[in-house]
Amino acid sequence: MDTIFQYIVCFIIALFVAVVGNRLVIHPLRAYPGPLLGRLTNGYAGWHAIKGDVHLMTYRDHLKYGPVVRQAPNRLVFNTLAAVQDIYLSPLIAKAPIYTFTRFRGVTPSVFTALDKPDHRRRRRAVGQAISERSMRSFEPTMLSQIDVFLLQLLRSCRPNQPQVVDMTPRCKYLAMDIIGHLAFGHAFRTQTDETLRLIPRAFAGLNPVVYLFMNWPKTHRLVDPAVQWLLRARVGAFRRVLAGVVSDRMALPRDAKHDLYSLVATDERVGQAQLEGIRRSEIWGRRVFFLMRVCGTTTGTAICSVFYYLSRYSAAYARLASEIRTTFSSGSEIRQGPQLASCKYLRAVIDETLRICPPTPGVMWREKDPLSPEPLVVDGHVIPPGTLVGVGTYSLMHNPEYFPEPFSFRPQRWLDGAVEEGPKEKEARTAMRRAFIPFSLGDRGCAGKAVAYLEMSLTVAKTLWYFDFEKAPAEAGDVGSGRRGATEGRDRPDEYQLHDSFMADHQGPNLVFRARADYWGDLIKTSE
Ligand code: HEM
Repeated sequence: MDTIFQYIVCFIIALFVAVVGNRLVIHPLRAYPGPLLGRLTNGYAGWHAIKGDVHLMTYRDHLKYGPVVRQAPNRLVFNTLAAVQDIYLSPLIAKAPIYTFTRFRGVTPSVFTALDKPDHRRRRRAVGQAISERSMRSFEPTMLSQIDVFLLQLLRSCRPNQPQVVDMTPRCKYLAMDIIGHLAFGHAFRTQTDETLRLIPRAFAGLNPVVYLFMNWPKTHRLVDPAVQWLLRARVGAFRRVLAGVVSDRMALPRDAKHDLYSLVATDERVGQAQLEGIRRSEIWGRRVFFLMRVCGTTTGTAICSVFYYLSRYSAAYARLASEIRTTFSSGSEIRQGPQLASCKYLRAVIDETLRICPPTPGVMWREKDPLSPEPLVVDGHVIPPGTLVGVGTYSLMHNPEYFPEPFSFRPQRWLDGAVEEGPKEKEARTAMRRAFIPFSLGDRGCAGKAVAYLEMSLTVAKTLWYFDFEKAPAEAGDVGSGRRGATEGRDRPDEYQLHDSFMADHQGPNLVFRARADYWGDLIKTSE
């Protein structure tokens, strides 16, 4: 018995030595610097995925180890503009297989998770129709009606002597979810006003951290996924029933009854199945729409919430933006897509600065060399061995002082052209800054919904500033969502909105207090009637 035990111990030690030896001495990435734990195991990133601070871990690792870090045995993360170009704009690159973990029940891919390039192109074309700028013109009235619901909720919080504190995280999440519900399903989820319908955003909030753990530490999937499925079986069942009900309600209506993803794709189907290149209607519904709600709703909600956070902290930015909105428009109903909104340059600068300082997907968008491409992949001068995942940390790059001086200061004016007289050096720096702005990622796997996101953010922020003044809530309530002095590194900046990185960020607060401006609210009530 003793001998068998000794054999087992020896075997485990030998295995351990072999794995460690391989990863540190023989592995093709052995020469790259990085944290010892990260070079040995995906557990390093997995642990930070559980903590929700992969973005901070990446930022810190770059400070310590330089612009290229071996963050996991088979992963290299970069922090340079050259790497952005070489990775996200390269035709040799494909999305990393770890994205399959983000699939709903692991089955058929969506536009977001499709790995095969021709398959992805088909899916992207179909989704692209629903969220193109042209299509948004027809969708704008629906979007505006949801923003009015949001504004009316804020109005309700304005009590003359005792204003209510509004927690912006749920407000912005529900707004974004309701808008995307209309865009995808033509369905009014009414999460803004009806507590019972908040099942879907809650399901996403629970799901994202688990999926992120699998993406960072794939081996945990086998062990953890069955347990998660079992623990969440009741919720998943309820979630699927809601989704199935919504799908069948929409399919019962005529195709053109609403301006949504279904109506656009269904029109294509009428032209012929061949043009849809094999994508079935039910498949489009189940996968794409689920994806749209999860990715598009969550990210835009975060972006809007973050804008409110920074405006409530930076009074000069607040004053300048309020003045721009209030002098450009003469009524709340005038605020809509068009040249007037486009002329609000400071609004765009505030949004861009928020997306830079607080990116809704703050981690690393992992890619690998397309397995079908024969050429070697070279990133920022490094020849990348096959099987290596490469990426750039979104938060890290957009806090790299080489491209963004004073990266932790909220400075919308950095986005305004011609603010100061520029020589060739300054112009070069400005070009580099713009190219390092990657909240939507880049290339053919970059965000397809950028136009929707900008429209939604611009309308919501502009309309809120038209009808209201706001400030952070008094006392401790006002600090919710901020960093805290003495907290762990990266969580200790009091004026930084804290993101919990679960691929799509989660957050708390800000808690704000709103005051209705004069009697403009009468116009708001009239519009919503
Ligand atoms: C501020 C809000 C948003 C941000 C910051 C954002 C960011 C991103 C990022 C970084 C990606 C690439 C993900 C990756 O490579 O893993 C992405 C993909 C995507 N986003 Fe967004 N997004 C936002 C809003 C939206 C909205 C509102 C929609 C749709 C209405 C949308 C549709 C998509 C689609 C379809 C993809 C997949 C593209 C592909 O793989 O071809 N996004 N988004």
